[in-house]
Amino acid sequence: MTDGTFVSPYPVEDPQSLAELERAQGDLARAVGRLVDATVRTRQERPVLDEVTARVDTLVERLLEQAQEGPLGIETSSDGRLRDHANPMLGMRNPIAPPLVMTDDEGGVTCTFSLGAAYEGPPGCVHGGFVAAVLDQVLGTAAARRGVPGLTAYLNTTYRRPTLLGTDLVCRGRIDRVDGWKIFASGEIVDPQGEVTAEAEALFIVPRWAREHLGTPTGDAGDFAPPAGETGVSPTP
Ligand SMILES: CCCCCCCC/C=C\CCCCCCCC(=O)SCCNC(=O)CCNC(=O)[C@H](O)C(C)(C)COP(=O)(O)OP(=O)(O)OC[C@H]1O[C@@H](n2cnc3c(N)ncnc32)[C@H](O)[C@@H]1OP(=O)(O)O
Repeated sequence: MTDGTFVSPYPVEDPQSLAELERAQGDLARAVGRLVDATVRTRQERPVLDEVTARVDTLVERLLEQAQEGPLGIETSSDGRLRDHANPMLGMRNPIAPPLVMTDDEGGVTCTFSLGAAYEGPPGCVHGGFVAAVLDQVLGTAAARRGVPGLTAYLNTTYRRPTLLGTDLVCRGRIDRVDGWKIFASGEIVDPQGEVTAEAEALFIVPRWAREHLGTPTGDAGDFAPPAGETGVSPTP
């Protein structure tokens, strides 16, 4: 959803100012992302660590002087699309988002990414939970491309070989089958040698509470009849 699959029903008052704010939020997230990486890898001694900790605490206080109470949820972006900026996989405002960059292709969605020291599980390898998180996001995005924003009902992940940190990885996701509000998807992560490191089969379901806003599926191809009096959520043209 972060890449703006859905048009927002709420107009933005001043898109240009919002775009500038988004740029600054993105810059902050990237800087803090480097801080996270440096925090994991630094070999500095105690006095330097103490000094940096004090400085970081001061910066945290500064940011919290004006901050959202609780999580961000979904917001309308400067381009008029709905985005979840806090998403830990591709959220523009989240420093731990790798970030995953998605491109649409004929069969679904392709994402190229690389994960650093902050994502380490077994030595030199991506933590299995993050491997699953990447697959969840990519398969979920492929499912959402049908205009159906589903939640993961299950994600069955098979780890075939270690997924290495610091390598250029590709994750592909595709829809296998649509059955009403249920979207069955599958995908895999492939390493630079072309070997599949992990693969997953998943089911995404449009939750009951969201169905009334989306209308009724009119077939198994992701077509919707909007509910009476509503335009529904518009998928990407
Ligand atoms: C204005 C609209 C806005 C919408 C916004 C939506 C947000 C989407 C956002 C962004 C998309 C981009 C991609 C994101 C990627 C990352 C995704 C995640 O990380 S998701 C977080 C982890 N997942 C959860 O927290 C789910 C927790 N579970 C639930 O909420 C429910 O169990 C849910 C939604 C999965 C289903 O519950 P029910 O009450 O809505 O639907 P019931 O009626 O129970 O089931 C419908 C059908 O599905 C089957 N079903 C349900 N669960 C199943 C399961 N685990 N396995 C197999 N079938 C299952 C049922 O048997 C039923 O089938 P029969 O229609 O009778 O044929």
